[in-house]
Amino acid sequence: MRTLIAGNWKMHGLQAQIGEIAAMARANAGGPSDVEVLVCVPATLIAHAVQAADGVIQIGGEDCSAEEAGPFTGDIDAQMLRDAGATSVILGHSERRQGHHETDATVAAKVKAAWRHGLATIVCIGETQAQRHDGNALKVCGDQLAASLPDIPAGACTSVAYEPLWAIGSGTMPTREQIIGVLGHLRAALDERFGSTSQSIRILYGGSVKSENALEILDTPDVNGVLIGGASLLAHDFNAIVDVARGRTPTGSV
Ligand SMILES: O=C[C@H](O)COP(=O)(O)O
Repeated sequence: MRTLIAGNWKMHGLQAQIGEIAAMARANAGGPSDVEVLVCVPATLIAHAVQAADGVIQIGGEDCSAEEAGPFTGDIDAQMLRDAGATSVILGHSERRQGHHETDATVAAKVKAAWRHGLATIVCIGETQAQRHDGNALKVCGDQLAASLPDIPAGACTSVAYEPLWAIGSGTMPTREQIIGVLGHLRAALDERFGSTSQSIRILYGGSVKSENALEILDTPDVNGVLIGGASLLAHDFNAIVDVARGRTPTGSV
């Protein structure tokens, strides 16, 4: 399984920032293929980003509707993302679960819609600080995984991103033992539910990932990649993390 280094621009980015995508692509052109690079951007930028990525890195969306085309003003469906050139979509991010009241069932319906149109999915789960404090992190994450990730049809592709809410954008990282605890629990659940298919499902860690901590995170058991917010906005920062994943000396943007 190739390591996935995925960025999430969230609600950041105008056309003026597309040069960052071009710089990410230039830095990755001709690189070894043991690392897959994906940047998920706002829907308004997907087509521009695909052009700038020049086929070197993949571009994804940050959400999609569970519905197909129809009377849903303001929504964007999976086919539209695919049509714009996206190959993947992030679903169930905590900022959507909290800010847009998305339930596990909503997320599962969106995942199915994405798969129908050939998009790979990154399904996000994670506990709040209070849930961890109460000793419920494993149960919360296990329950979210079970209810947000539908049975996987042949040909569908997904990753699961563990993002503790208290680590997102905070600069606070879980300990290595905490990451091992949750990811081991998730991998065991995936193995039990999906058997050998589980081996095609990457588990990502997300929350305050930077080039300075990327090596330690990527070296943690059961971590198959990272989902990066703030440090994915600038090519200099993002490329440094990709370089860490590739095991070479960071060169920053080119
Ligand atoms: O999707 C990305 C995560 O929310 C992590 O964001 P962050 O790297 O800014 O902490």
